Amino acid sequence: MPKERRPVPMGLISAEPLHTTKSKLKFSTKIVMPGQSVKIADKSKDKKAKGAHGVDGQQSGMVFNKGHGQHILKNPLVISAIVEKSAIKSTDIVLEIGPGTGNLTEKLLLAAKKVIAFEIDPRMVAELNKRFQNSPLWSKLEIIKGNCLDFDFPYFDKCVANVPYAISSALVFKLLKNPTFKCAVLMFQREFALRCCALPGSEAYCRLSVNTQLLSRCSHLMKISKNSFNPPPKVESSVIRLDPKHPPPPVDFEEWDGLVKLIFNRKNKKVSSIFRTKVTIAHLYERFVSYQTMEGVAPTAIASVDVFKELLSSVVEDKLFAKRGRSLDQEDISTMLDLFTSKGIHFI
Ligand SMILES: C[S@@+](CC[C@H](N)C(=O)[O-])C[C@H]1O[C@@H](n2cnc3c(N)ncnc32)[C@H](O)[C@@H]1O
Repeated sequence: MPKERRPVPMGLISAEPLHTTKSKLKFSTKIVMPGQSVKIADKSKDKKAKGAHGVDGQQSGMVFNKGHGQHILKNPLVISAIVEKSAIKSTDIVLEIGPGTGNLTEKLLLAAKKVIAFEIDPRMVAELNKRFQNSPLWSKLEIIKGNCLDFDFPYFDKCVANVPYAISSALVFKLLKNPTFKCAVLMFQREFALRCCALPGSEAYCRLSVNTQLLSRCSHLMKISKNSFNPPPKVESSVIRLDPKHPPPPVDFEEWDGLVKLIFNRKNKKVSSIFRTKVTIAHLYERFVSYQTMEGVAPTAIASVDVFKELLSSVVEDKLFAKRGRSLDQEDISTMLDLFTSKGIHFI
């Protein structure tokens, strides 16, 4: 069995894959002391390992599909930390998006009652079958083939996933708009993660922050380095936790988002000035007319655009609208929305 000695930087925790038998793939995890080197067993040429699915896809020679955001988590310490932070109970049903070759899935299966995993790539589904079908964990795993965004999610308690970054936003809102679950612990591109959790007044605070925090409590759990993945992504990553609000806030999300979009397109401007621009007035007047029509108001009785402008001005003269979008908190936005809707002004 060929072995190699590699020097490891002082104080680092080595997390190299140790490929064992056909379906059991393990990692060696050792604290390396200053000046020490670590032995890394390389069984890639071992006959027994031939044909085995690699924990990071290397053994099977799989070419990763960048379009599917395939960056396999290869660092067992990160995987353990994600599972630990998820505080999974033995009675929990876990939803995993994009199990890939199953490194995180395996730990989730050990902790949970059941794992329901959506995987878009049939090659990954084949890897998962190979990895788990002869294992006692198999009975706890349900793999759903396809794009997770095309399905209604089944009941689950927790969602834990190293998310394909291209679907980050769509996934967050798909989850939070149907908040029957307890929490989600999700790996995202660092920038996206920080925007979800950003507070009013901070640089990263934006429409995504406002909307995520309307529907959940959001906390940044840990930063993950590029080297924890194979292949390493170009961007940094972070794990965050979302605890959906129970019960959900009593707002029409689409109306809320329409207002937030208008404000945060120009978050450094005073909110009142946004509602004085021609384009915003024209857009809101069009919405106003269609609502009035739907409510059965005769066309001749619908307010003219000039009357509508006065109505709009009467709302935005409230001192709340002297603030800039970047500093508005949830309560401010909620009050603004109430003021608008009480006057029949809508955003969708
Ligand atoms: C970042 S990798 C994570 C793999 C694995 N969970 C891990 O941590 O090693 C993302 C995985 O999601 C899958 N995927 C990408 N888009 C998807 C979608 N829309 N629905 C379901 N799975 C998807 C990819 O094929 C890939 O296996």
